[in-house]
Amino acid sequence: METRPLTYFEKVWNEHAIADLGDGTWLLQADRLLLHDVTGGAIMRTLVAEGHAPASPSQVFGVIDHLLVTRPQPQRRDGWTPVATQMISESRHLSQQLGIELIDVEDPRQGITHVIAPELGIALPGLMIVCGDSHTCTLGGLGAIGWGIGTSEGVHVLATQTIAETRPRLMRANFEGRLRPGVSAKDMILRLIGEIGAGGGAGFAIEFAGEAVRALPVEARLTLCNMAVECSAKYGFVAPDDTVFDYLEGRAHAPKGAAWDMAVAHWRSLATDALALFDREVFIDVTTLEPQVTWGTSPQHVAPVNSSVPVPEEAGDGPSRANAKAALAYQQLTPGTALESVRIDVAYIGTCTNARLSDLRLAAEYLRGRRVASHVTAICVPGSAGVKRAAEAEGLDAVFREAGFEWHDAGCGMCGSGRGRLEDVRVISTSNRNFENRQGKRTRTHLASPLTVAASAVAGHIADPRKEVLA
Ligand SMILES: CC(C)[C@H](C(=O)O)[C@@H](O)C(=O)O
Ligand code: SF4
Repeated sequence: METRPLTYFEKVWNEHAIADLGDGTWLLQADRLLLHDVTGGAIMRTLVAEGHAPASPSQVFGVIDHLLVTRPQPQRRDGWTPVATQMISESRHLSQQLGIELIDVEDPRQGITHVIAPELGIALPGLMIVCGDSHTCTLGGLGAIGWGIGTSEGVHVLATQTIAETRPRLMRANFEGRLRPGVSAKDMILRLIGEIGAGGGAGFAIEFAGEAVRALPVEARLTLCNMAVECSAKYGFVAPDDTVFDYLEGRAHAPKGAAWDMAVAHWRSLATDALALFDREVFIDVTTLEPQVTWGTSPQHVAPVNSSVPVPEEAGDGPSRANAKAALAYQQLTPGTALESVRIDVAYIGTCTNARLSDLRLAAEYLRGRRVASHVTAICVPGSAGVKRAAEAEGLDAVFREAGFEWHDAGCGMCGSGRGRLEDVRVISTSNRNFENRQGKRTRTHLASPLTVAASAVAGHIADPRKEVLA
């Protein structure tokens, strides 16, 4: 037993450590393996081809999310590409053969893996959860340690329910102060990435901490952790507290009765000790934080919405200058242009970053009684069937539709790897990636919060949501 003060991550790591494999690598217990339609099939297929069987199928869940058409019926049912049809039927067939529960298209629990794992209590504090998907770090919002794995690692996990992992260094990102109205978790994480850079988290597990993080509801913490991987950190998390316990109690897969009370007591004991040391600490004062929007082709190309497209000649060293120039050329933007004057073609609300009920509520609150600009295609894709039902029960679908938004079924949609890609348009999007061609050929993506996307949809150009709301 280590007796020095420990961080949350170290405590969870130690509880899962089975064997020291040397060179900083450990064999760890994996509590959950999530298999989605893009990478899950190959994992199951390889397992079968290698003659193995799942070690613990009840700890494995299959999900269909990426390959779905999110446009409502009949496209939802008939619009699959032959490749999607083949991959989805392989997932169905193999998960049945291996005794793995599959949350399929028509299942009322269906949705994006990282949205439904918290909703169903499949993700819980202190668990190690792996999936062939880089945004598994989202689950850190509940205090789970989640990360993305490759196919051969997935086969190893499926066959043994263990994984070999190199112990990362530890960073604490402290967000101090209180957020101002119109500013949200998405702005916090974009700001952090702007500060430390898209590679700044490489080799680290990031603990998000500080007054502003403690004040965030669970869904906002999921947004924060979702983008840890966008600064190259494999893992990002918030140590769980009453906010998380209240959210999880009673969820389908959460422990019940006496087991729940024991679990909560244990989860509390995992909190980072007061004197624990981190390899790096970053401090961000949120009291002056503005809504953020990306201008370039990396999440680090970010600026306050009420500022201007930067002038590359004024940007740091040679490589970042060249990189900014190339980004501006791709994005068809002129240095010095006010971001708020940049005209958009598409406004997109969806993805595992920002398609939970609270995100939709924020956007709908802005859209009530307003209309999307006539040249803008506006799309809202709820993150899960559960989110969609809850939104409809509150009449949010009517608010979106009356404002001129398309109202879709749940799935990854037009995030990137999903179906229904866009082409040659400028998109303001609540997603997490703005690489070249990410949302389709020649798409020029600007990442922002749901509120900023709603305001921009109405204005027809990138817009500061606070102008109207606070006027
Ligand atoms: C398909 C999957 C491997 C991929 C990821 O890992 O992130 C996808 O979800 C994405 O966002 O591009
Ligand atoms: S919504 Fe986008 S980022 Fe999230 S898992 Fe799906 S494709 Fe990946």
